[in-house]
Amino acid sequence: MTLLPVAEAQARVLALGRPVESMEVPLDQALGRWATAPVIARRTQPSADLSAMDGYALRFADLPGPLRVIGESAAGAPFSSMVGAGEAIRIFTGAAMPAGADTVLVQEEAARDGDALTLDGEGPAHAGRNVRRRGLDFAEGDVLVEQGQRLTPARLAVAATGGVAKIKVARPVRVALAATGDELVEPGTPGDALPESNRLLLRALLAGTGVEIVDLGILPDRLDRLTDAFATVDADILVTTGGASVGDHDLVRPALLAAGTTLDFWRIALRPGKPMLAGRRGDMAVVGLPGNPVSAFVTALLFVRPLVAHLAGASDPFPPVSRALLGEDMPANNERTDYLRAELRDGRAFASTIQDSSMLRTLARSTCLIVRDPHAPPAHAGDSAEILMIA
Ligand SMILES: Nc1nc2c(c(=O)[nH]1)N[C@H]1C(S)=C(S)[C@@H](COP(=O)(O)OP(=O)(O)OC[C@H]3O[C@@H](n4cnc5c(N)ncnc54)[C@H](O)[C@@H]3O)O[C@H]1N2
Ligand code: MOO
Repeated sequence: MTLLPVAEAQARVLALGRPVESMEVPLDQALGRWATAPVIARRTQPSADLSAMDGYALRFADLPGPLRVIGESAAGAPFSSMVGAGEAIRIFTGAAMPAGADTVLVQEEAARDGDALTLDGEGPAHAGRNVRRRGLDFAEGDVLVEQGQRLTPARLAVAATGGVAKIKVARPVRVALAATGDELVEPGTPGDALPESNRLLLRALLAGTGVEIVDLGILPDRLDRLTDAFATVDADILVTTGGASVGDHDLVRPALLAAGTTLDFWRIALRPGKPMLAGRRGDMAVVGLPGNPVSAFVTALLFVRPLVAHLAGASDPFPPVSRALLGEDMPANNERTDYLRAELRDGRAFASTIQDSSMLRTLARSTCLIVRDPHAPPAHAGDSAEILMIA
């Protein structure tokens, strides 16, 4: 059996979706979504030369004084006339520099007696010290956020400062979630039956990306019920978990086919997550995740969240890869890319001893996944390794 390499599977999953239309939203509704058009500054920031400190605005050439204080400029209340030779004005952080002055003397280095001002310290090193020039941050017309970038708190703040009130993002991507398995019950159900956790996991992984979740609940291991649910769902993406393997009760694949899904691939060279499948029904992308919770987590991270980001206009939809040193030696890898649950401590990644894909407590303790390429040779403590941060 040939298994699809992870990168190829990722590209094929992205190609299954149909990008969704854009809409304009107020900035406070855009967090975590992606800009579907560049955000352009409508004003220059700062819009005038401003003082960066509390002190006195003056002409550098006039130092060390004495100077005469002739007025004041506060943020929002500028000094309206000119500072001439031998003159200074009291100024505060964020206040407009008056015409004629070129430098700010900080108040800690000034001695003042009534209107008389003298230098009391080293003073500014050069003309222009402690002045923020007009346009220091950005100029009208500058691109503040590029198309396809994620809208982080800082990007929303810079857009607001640029005089932008609404931003173009994708409309919410509709993601239908279905868990499958006769053994599963809703969390909180008394008794020993297995609480269903994959929908919660997926919902949480997608939170903050602007998705709209269509909850199909827990579906039983019955071909007719699964087929019916998959045939009638209306979403941009259908995500199922469980029933993806080869057992007699693994009915997701036949049900998806019976519901009119065209299968693109089944089984990836990936651990955990091998039995993942992907396809399309009409315009809806379909991703069938394995039921084991850790496998569902890893495949959601590598395939589902990137697909949502891609449909929502992300230019870089995949989780960012970083590097750490290995905490311990690692054996050679086989043909599947391995994502090992690990803890990052002082820049070193320590893999958990048991890497069973059912073990949620191990996943919950982990802060990163160590990525091991197919057929990677043995690695040693202290070697640099690729990691994905997960907490
Ligand atoms: N003979 C073979 N058996 C298996 C293979 C194989 O290649 N040959 N692959 C194994 C691998 S790898 C995986 S991963 C699993 C995935 O199987 P399924 O997708 O069919 O998952 P299920 O059998 O439905 O469930 C597996 C496990 O996870 C529990 N589960 C399922 N859904 C949930 C949920 N929503 N919340 C919590 N727990 C869930 C389920 O009870 C099972 O214990 O197959 C291997 N088998
Ligand atoms: O792909 Mo499975 O997740 O190795 O147990």
